[in-house]
Amino acid sequence: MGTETRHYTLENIFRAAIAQQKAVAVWRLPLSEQVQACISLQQSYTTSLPNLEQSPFGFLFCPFHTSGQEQQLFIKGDLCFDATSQSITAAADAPAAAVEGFTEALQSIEHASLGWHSSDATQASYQTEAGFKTAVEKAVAAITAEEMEKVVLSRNFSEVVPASFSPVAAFEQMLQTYPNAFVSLVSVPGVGTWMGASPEILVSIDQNNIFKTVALAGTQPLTEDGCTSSAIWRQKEIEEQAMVERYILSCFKKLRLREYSEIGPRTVVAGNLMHLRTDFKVDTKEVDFPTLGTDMLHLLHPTSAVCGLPKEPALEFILQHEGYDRSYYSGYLGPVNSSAGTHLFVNLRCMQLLATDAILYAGAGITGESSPEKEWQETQHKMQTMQRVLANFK
Ligand SMILES: C=C(O[C@H]1C=CC=C(C(=O)O)[C@@H]1O)C(=O)O
Repeated sequence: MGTETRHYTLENIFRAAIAQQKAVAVWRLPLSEQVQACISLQQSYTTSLPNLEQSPFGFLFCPFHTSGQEQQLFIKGDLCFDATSQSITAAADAPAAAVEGFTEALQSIEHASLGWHSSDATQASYQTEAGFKTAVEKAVAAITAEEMEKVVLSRNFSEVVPASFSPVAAFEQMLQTYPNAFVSLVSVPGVGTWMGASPEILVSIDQNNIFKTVALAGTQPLTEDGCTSSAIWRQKEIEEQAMVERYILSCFKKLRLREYSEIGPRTVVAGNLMHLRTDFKVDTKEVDFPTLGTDMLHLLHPTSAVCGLPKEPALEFILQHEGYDRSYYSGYLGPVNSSAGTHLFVNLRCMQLLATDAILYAGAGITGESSPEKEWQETQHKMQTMQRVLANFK
């Protein structure tokens, strides 16, 4: 690894990546101060089913529907930026000429405009309020008819991006507003730009080989005093979250893993909302299971917190009735083999930046007790996470 002694800001790095047509990912883990970014100098970003343990350092960005039209992407960490030291480091196998080209571009970047990569895809489809509510009614009927136990239905919504909007300034504001979220900004040529503040770990393996995942579900607005202890949960939310928990346990069972710790469910805060969360932890060294991260990733995605239970009929229902393309919403993203380990999160509370509009996404878990109006309101509340970010620039 070679280290440049010059100092750069996150804005310099992001501007250079956009000007040089490179893929860039910027992130901050929950409750951490460290902001990191990686830039790929490769020609292609597509990847097959990820093998986390064998992977070089980089950033995974995968869609909800892995056999749909969007590709699974890997932004290889040819260049790694650390915002604290403001330094940039090149990977030993990074193409030397491209590293030089990028470093040169960084010197003259002050005057480049701060845009973002936009998607090559044709016009996005949108879900209407009536369409969403009809889909909820159909889902409740299918659940009552025992075709499935739970399905997560979602929708999207477009807002104009304010003229003064800057993705880097927005990212920096999100760091303050959402300290316990995984905050990210991903921009890939031809694919587009996404940002979000996710409350949900999918798979994480830290430097000590500790595996973690969570069962997150059940939503209510933040209580007036902001205290988790004053939350009161209805049976509907308790059952909805218990289903996610049961699914994770069934994955452990499939892998014949018996030694795990389970804490919860506890009430947690996510921006303007509260959820129920159970934390699962496994010491992969102690149980001698080095591939647990990859194995669980393949079994978990898409989890019953974004798809449903059982997985297959729920996925089928979503593809048939949701009425729009989720794209990378409710897929997963995060750093792989970084200095802090591998940390993949579900792509929730996110938006996609188009040239002049942003598409916001949100979903809600539907069970037999769901009411279309309440589920619609829940998606409205979830969308506020990104609406607040846009509103800062109005
Ligand atoms: C599907 C979303 O949230 C999931 C995560 C937490 C709570 C959820 C719920 O209460 O329905 C969802 O399962 C979303 O934010 O779009």
